[in-house]
Amino acid sequence: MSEGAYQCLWAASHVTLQELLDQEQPLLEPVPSQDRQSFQYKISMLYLHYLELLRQFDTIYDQMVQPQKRRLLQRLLNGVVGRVLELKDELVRVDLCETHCLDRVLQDLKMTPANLEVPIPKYFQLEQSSAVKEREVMLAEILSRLEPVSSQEGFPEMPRTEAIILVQSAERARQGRLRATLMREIRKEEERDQRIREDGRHRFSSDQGAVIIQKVWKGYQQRKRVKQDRHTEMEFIGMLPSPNQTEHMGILSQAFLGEETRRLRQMEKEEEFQLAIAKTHDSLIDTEGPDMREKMKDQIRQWFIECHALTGRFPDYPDEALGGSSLIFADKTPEQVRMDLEMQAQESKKSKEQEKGKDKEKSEKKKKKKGKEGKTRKGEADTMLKILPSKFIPVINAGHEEYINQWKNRHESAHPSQSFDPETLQEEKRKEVELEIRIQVDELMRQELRNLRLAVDKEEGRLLKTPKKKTGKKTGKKKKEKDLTPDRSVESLYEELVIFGLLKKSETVALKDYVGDCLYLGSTLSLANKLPMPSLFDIRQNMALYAVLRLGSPDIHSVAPLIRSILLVGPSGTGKKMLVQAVCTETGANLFDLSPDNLMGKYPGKNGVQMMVHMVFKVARLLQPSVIWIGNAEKTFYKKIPKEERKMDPKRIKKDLAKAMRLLNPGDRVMLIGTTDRPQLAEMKGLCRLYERILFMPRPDYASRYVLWKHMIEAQGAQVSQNLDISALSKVSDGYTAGHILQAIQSVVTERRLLQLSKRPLVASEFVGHLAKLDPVYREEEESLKDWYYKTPLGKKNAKLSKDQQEAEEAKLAKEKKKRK
Ligand SMILES: Nc1ncnc2c1ncn2[C@@H]1O[C@H](COP(=O)(O)OP(=O)(O)OP(=O)(O)O)[C@@H](O)[C@H]1O
Repeated sequence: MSEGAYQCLWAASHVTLQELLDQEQPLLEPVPSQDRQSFQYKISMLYLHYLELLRQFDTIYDQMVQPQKRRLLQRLLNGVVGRVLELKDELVRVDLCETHCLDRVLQDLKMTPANLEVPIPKYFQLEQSSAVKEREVMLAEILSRLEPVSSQEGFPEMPRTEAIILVQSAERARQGRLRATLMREIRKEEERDQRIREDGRHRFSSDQGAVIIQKVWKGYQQRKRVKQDRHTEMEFIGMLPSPNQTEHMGILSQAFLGEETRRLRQMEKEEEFQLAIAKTHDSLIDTEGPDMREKMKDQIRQWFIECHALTGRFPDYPDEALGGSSLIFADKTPEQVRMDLEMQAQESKKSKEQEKGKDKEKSEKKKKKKGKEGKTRKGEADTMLKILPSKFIPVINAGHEEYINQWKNRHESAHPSQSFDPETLQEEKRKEVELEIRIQVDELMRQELRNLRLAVDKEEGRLLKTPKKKTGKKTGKKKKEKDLTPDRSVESLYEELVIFGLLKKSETVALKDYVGDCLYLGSTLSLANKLPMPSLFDIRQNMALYAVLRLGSPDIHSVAPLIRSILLVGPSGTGKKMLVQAVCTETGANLFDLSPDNLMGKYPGKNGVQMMVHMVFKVARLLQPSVIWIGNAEKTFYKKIPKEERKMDPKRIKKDLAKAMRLLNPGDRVMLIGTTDRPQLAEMKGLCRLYERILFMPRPDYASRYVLWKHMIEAQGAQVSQNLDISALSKVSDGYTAGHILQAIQSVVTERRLLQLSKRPLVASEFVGHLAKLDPVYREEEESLKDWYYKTPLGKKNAKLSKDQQEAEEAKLAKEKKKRK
């Protein structure tokens, strides 16, 4: 696509954005809970539109070359991502469920399930900071130092004679098999000859012979023609991939090349822009700086004189924290400024006095308040649904306005090379330079004011500064974390964690490799009062929303609703570990492994655990983004520790972990992800308190199994031909997880089998035998996991909601019946 095309897309995105911003205001009005469905519908619409916008801004930001536009686009992109996250939270609050059936909304908006996919901004990976890359190198270097030991352990050496015997016996077996097949064929030939000799030859006339040959030939030809027609028909209706795949691939690679070229141009233009920033700054300081300085001084002096003439004394100089002298010229008269400053001083005095009094009253009031307000507010909140005010809308609004004022009506022919715009740059830099100079001028003028007071008013001891804002109190309330390793560098802590196996290299897995289709009949199921199970597609979207989008950008994390931890619950093989690794790959996060099995024998004792948790969280925070993974998360909260695991003491990190998690604030891009397949063994309260979100991962449904079979066979290097009935395979593999399916495929599609594919295509029956050897997820196991999930806080709320809704419906029906009578 050309620059013009991206420009058009940008303009179109802002038209949509304007429409969305207009729809935001009405949603802030509270809605009675009876209208839950229409409220949910409205939020879902907005959510889907923002998702679409996110996709567009991501494409434009990825390909636009002009550096100033890209800066604005990044702000807009982050704003839209943040809004999507906020709307997702709203959906959870309204639905009281982690997954939502948006099929009806999709249909109304004429969208496809592909529009539900949460796009991960490409810049997360492309613009990963150099620090992240350096860290990867550092980890690889430490691991390579450790490797020789493990590789020696992994492969025990075999004595030479033993190896020769092994090779010889394998070779003899091969020769034996060959000879046996040869002998079998010779024997068969002999038997056939003997049978012909015994039967005697059947004689055909020449006409009979001709008819037989014609029959066979015509049949063969017709079958061939029908097969060909069927193939072209299937190709035509898009049921088969077109034969010219190479052409298709060529077009794709050409497009990819084009995108890469634009990215290279982006870098060139960015470098140019960085140079220009430094140059403009210096030239502004040299050319306009002295004038600015003098003008400011004159203005401030004038203010001194006017104030003195009006009030009889010189004013107090505004504090630096309040913006220094810029406060004076914010369209206010000297009198107003003096009043403001005095008011501030008085207010701070008052508030001090009030605070003392308040402390006493507080405890009494608290008790009363809790009783009264708690009841009324709770009652209201229960009956009214309302969207929370957004923190990202102001950001989006500001970006939207900037686009309209600066870029919308600009004729691009003025900047054909897509270089930066010097005028805009100068304007921006002028403001910055003005601020810098003002700080210097303020320093000088403060001194001048002091001298003036001495000379004119003969005042000496008066305070020049207005009282400072209290900043320490609020932060002082929160407990500060003690640094247990103040004298150690991050690098040394990092190395220690790698050596102890607490920091691991994560496998490279993209989130899109977690394949799975969505639930197409979700709304129909919920209408029939059947709680739909989350599909694999839902799980992937939730991981993108809760983990990847939050960890990927510091700007988004610090403003978006905070989520510190996720628990993935599902039977073995449903891809829990894979998702953890995908989050690390997509965001470039460190992977810390705090699984109880991994901690066995490491950092013993109470102090040891404290130190270990401290080190993990310190490194995780300093080298963010980070993922802290706890496999078999139920073990940390065991109701009763099994005898064989007592030695491991799996619960020892429980307290320190909870403490460390509480200290994570917005902006600390650290996420705890727990995985478990037996959550029933853990105490519910503790587990649900530590993990803020719980995602239930059931076994895949038919649609997901279909795409899993297809994707995994292709990933193994085999082409899925018409001979392979994927539908049948999906049907018979009900109850098996993605892990099972992968195992079956790996045992069938071996290298040897791949070589035979041209002569002997794959068929469904080959997989069935291998699948049958594996244990599926039994209904009892799944039911017990479901039961557990319904006992979680969100599960309980959801159950209550559906019960209430059912009761309300029944009451309505009963009323209608009465009326009819
Ligand atoms: N949806 C999926 N798409 C592609 N591959 C998948 C999917 N789900 C699982 N897999 C594959 O299945 C295998 C098993 O997955 P994984 O080990 O992540 O499961 P798990 O739930 O963590 O299992 P366990 O509870 O036994 O540790 C992995 O190789 C993974 O790549």
